[in-house]
Amino acid sequence: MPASDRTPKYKRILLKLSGEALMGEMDFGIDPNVLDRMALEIGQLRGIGVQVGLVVGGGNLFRGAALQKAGLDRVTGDHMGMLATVMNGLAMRDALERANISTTLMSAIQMSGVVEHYDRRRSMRLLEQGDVVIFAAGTGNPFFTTDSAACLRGIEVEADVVFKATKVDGVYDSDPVKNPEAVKYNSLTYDEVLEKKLGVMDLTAICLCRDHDMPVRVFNMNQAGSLLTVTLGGADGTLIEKG
Ligand SMILES: Nc1ncnc2c1ncn2[C@@H]1O[C@H](COP(=O)(O)OP(=O)(O)OP(=O)(O)O)[C@@H](O)[C@H]1O
Ligand SMILES: O=c1ccn([C@@H]2O[C@H](COP(=O)(O)O)[C@@H](O)[C@H]2O)c(=O)[nH]1
Repeated sequence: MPASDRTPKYKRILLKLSGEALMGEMDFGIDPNVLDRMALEIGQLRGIGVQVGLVVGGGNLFRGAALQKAGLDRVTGDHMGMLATVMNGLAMRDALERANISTTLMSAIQMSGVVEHYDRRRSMRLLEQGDVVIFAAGTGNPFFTTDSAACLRGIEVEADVVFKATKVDGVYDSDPVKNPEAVKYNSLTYDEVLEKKLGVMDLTAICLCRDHDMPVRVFNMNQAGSLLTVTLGGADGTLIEKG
């Protein structure tokens, strides 16, 4: 059955794209092929009427914690990390608009003339009108991550679910990149993620979702079609929700 004949499980989603995954096979930066593929997949969701909010990470460019290890001041490093998410957001908007998908980019840090400032009510109106809305610059504050920003914006704009699209295909009992014996969970409660300290998402983000009952699905963004599958209600990856 074509996707357009199917009813999506979710009306409004908040999709968090890993910055690192935007590198594709490269060591740093943005692979335009990954951007184009993501634009295509997001276009499929718009085609079945799903409203899409997007948060893009910055790990392909800068992370504050890594810059601190290299000797920079942490807050300066975090500012650089947040600016990196704006660069990724600009690239993602460009790819979406080339695919004829109407897109608005908003930043939590004011950057007049480059990108508009985050406004919750305007972002909700734009989502209703069918724009993809990209929320850049994380929360606007140091010491946070874009996972927390994704959960925060998802809760604020009343999304039905947060999708964390990343390089691994779900949450495991230990980091599957480091441990080939790691075992995958199909579902977890927020408390299980917190108790087991499962590192796929930062714990602040999980606490926020637990406190506001926002389900999170973690899945592999490199698997073509996964985004559509999970939006239609498929069980790819791992679902984190209340018990
Ligand atoms: N228990 C776990 N289950 C799954 N993945 C885990 C786990 N612990 C650590 N990870 C790691 O978490 C990573 C997922 O995070 P991701 O790459 O999306 O990073 P991020 O910091 O959220 O995004 P960005 O790349 O934008 O900085 C995986 O690549 C995986 O190696
Ligand atoms: O609210 C936020 C969000 C992000 N940062 C900084 O940006 C980088 C990149 O984000 P990732 O989530 O790691 O992809 C992050 O490491 C922080 O340094 C921030 O300060 N505040």
